[in-house]
Amino acid sequence: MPAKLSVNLNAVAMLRNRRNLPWPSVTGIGRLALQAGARGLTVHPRPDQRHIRFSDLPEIRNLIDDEFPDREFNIEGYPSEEFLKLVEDTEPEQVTLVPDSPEQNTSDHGWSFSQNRELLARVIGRLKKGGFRVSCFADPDASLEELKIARELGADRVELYTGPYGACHDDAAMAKVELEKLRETGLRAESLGLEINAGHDLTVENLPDLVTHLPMLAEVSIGHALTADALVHGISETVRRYNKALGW
Ligand SMILES: CC(=O)[C@@H](O)[C@H](O)COP(=O)(O)O
Ligand SMILES: NCC(=O)COP(=O)(O)O
Repeated sequence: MPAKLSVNLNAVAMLRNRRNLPWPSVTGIGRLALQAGARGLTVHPRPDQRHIRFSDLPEIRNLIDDEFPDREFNIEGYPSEEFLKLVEDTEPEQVTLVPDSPEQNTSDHGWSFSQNRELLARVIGRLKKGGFRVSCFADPDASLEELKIARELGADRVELYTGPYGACHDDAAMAKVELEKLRETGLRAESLGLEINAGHDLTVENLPDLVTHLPMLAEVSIGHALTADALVHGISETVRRYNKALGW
C-alpha cells in the first residue's frame, strides 16, 4: 500500500493568525483536504502558538470523529508537560515526539535517543499507557544503535527527517546521496520492527523518488509545500496531486 498522506495545517494556521479573524479556517481547510483523500491531519503546536493554537485541537479532533472516523490525527511536538496534557486531552491516533527547543524556527534534526533515554522512556511509557501510537523524529542517517534504543524505549514508529533531502531540490546528485541515506536508515529501522514515517520539506516533485527508495513508508506529513501549492491549484486538487505522487 502506498504511504498515507497526512496534511500538516501549521502553515494554514500561520496565515489565519496574521489577523484577529477566523479565516482561513484551519478546520475548514482540513475538511477539504480529507474530502479530497488525505488520510489524516497533522499539527505541530509550538509553545508560543505562532501557528496552531491550542484551541484549534478540539475542533480538529471533532472534525475527524464526526465526519471522517477512519482518518487519523497526528500531533507533533516537544514533550513538555503542557504538550503532553494537550495530547491527553485531544486523544490523537498518533503522537510524534520532536526534539525542538521553544525558540527553534522549525524542526531541523531528529532525537539523539542515547542522550535523551530517560526523558523518552518516561514520556513514551506515559503515552503508550494512554493508548497512543508513538512516533519519534529521527535523523536521516540514524545509526542502528540509536534506532535500537528508540525501539527498546517503546516507540512504534520513527519519522525520518527529510529536510536535507528537500534542500537538494536543484541538485540531483546530492538528492541521490540523501535518498540512499534515507533508504539505508529506513531498512535499519524496519529490521528492528519499527514502522516508518517521513516528513519535512517534502514536495509533489520530490515525493516519487522518496517513495521509490522507501517503499516501506507508512505515512508522510506535508505542510509547507502543500500549502504553497494549494494557493495555486486549490487545496482539493493539491491533495489529489500529492496522493498521485505517492502512488494512490
Ligand atoms: C517535525 C516536522 O518536521 C514538522 O512538524 C515541521 O517542523 C512543521 O513545523 P513548522 O510548521 O512549525 O515548521
Ligand atoms: N512532520 C513534517 C510535517 O508535518 C510537515 O513538514 P513541512 O512539509 O511543513 O516541512
